[in-house]
Amino acid sequence: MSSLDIPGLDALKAEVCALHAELLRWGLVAWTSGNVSARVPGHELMVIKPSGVSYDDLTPDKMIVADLDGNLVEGTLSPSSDTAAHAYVYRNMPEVGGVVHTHSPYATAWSAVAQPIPCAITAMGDEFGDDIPVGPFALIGDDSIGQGIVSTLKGHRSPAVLMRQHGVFTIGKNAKAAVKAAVMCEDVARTVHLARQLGPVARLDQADIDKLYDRYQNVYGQQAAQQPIEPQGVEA
Ligand SMILES: O=C(CO)[C@@H](O)[C@H](O)COP(=O)(O)O
Repeated sequence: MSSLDIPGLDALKAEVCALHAELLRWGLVAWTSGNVSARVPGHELMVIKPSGVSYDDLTPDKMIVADLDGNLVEGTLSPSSDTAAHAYVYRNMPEVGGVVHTHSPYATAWSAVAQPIPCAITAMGDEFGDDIPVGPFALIGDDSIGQGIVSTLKGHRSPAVLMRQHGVFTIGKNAKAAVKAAVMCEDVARTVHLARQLGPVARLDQADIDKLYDRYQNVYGQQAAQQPIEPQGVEA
């Protein structure tokens, strides 16, 4: 149980912990790669997993609380290698409540060749509303990755970025939405890759992408439970 007097923090740790199992369930991670974090609503804090701990051994009490400069606030284990990157995203994109990182194989293959995934199928228009962009190469450990995520995704509809020669980072209104974006990113990365083996792949018309995105974000499913993040303006 958390020693911080923050209502809902224990539940958020349990949620972030449980979402790591989703990365395994959907085949997005190998061994201990990948991580999920969530902003602590109303506080300059985030919850993220510890570094390099087997997913089978993750428990809510092992989750780390860090501030939005990436400093450890609560937890006995070393924080995720990507803590500073996630923190940078929360600092610079106030609309974001969850961040996910994976090395899911098809999407990471696109990142390895630094090619955006063209918006060629309706599922991409729905979830991403555009091509899935490539972000810059950045070394792991400080907030360089975060800077690359923010500079690529700020003002972009896509909640996913392919960080060059590294892997996928996704954002969402909350951690579950960011996990969903990571699942969908891998799905479309595989489908568009397979399509390219069969022949040339054409991007959908922008007008159709706009209609698909609008319908999926505003009409599809149970709208009370589905709240997309609105792209915010690019920093001057
Ligand atoms: O991308 C990398 C390392 O290449 C890391 O993101 C790991 O994949 C996960 O690190 P931890 O969250 O376990 O520190």
